[in-house]
Amino acid sequence: MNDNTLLTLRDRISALDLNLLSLLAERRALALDVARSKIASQRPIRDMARERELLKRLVTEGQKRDLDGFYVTRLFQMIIEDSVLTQQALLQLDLNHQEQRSARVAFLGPKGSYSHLAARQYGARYFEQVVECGCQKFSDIVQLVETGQAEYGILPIENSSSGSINEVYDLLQHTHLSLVGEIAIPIDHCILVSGNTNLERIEVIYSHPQPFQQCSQFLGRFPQWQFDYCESTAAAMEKVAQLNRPTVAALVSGQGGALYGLQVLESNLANQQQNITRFIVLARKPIDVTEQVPAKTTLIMATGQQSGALVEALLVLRTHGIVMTRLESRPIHGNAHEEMFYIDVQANLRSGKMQKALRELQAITRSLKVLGCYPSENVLPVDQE
Ligand SMILES: C=C(O[C@@H]1C=C(C(=O)O)C=C[C@H]1O)C(=O)O
Repeated sequence: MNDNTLLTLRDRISALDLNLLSLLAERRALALDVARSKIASQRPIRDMARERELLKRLVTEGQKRDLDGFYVTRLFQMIIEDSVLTQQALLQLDLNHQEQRSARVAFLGPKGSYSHLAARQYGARYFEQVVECGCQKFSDIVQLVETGQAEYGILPIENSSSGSINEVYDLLQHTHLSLVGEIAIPIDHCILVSGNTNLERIEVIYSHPQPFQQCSQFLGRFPQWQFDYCESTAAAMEKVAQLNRPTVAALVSGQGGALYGLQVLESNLANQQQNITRFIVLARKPIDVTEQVPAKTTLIMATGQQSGALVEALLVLRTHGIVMTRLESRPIHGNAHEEMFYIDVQANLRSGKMQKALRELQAITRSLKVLGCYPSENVLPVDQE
């Protein structure tokens, strides 16, 4: 194949990709119209039966066109997830009478950090314009929102492979801010380079200790590589972009690297395939969550020291059929013998069962605070039969 043929074929692919994008945008606009009709009809946002039927038909149609069923399913699950979350956001904005089109969002780190990606994802879903406020410490994020210099603060709370982020839990104990959202970001560590090179030519890899640790199996295949530890993955990207040499690379997020003009050489390098970080969104005022979307409520409570106090509290949840999705404990500052418990439940704060449970918990705990109720962003795909 000569170069001209290749260029022509690539032009056709590029044009076709633009058409795909237009179709995706058109589909999203239709989903928003569906959401508007659901505001009027009060129907739940998700309709599993419709999704199942839709996917089944697409798999069959895909097979007629020689497209593998697994590929078609994965692709459309992603499209449906976006559709559901976009609809959820519209209902939430409508319910909370949020007319504001732009917001200031505070997050940790310079551009390209995973927190930055989370902030962008949240901002894009809810606002037309986002003013990004990169901070140096978690406590600065909380402070910016508390003092009204930002409307929202994004904080990582847990990672599927390395666990809870204690510093963030501790900050939640002392703030009056409310939890108004959550975002799950898949962490995809990649080898990024500044130009034309290959794995054999690389001599030095820049990254933060966490990605080095999470990708140890892949890195073990290249004993000649020298590791250079940076204070953040964003700093690693900056370094590689600055050096601009074929012998250096960064082990960081592919998406973030695009902001530094870096290219992906290898992707999906973590030892553990599912590597997800969950972020929480903080704001000055709590929000109301429509019953048309799945909601989560986060509580923070201190129980007395008598034996079985925590069990008793959890039994209250069970009595009311409330599912707990997370339980975390942290020491209470200045009180060596007691613990503060953080509980995530799958329930809307306005529901009767949650209100009853809260009243009962109030009576048996030493302190109880609702950190917030927010739409759950965990859109589990429908099971395929
Ligand atoms: C668009 C709708 O809302 C949701 C999203 C769907 C989609 O994107 O295809 C399908 C069903 C619902 O879970 C709908 O109800 O039709």
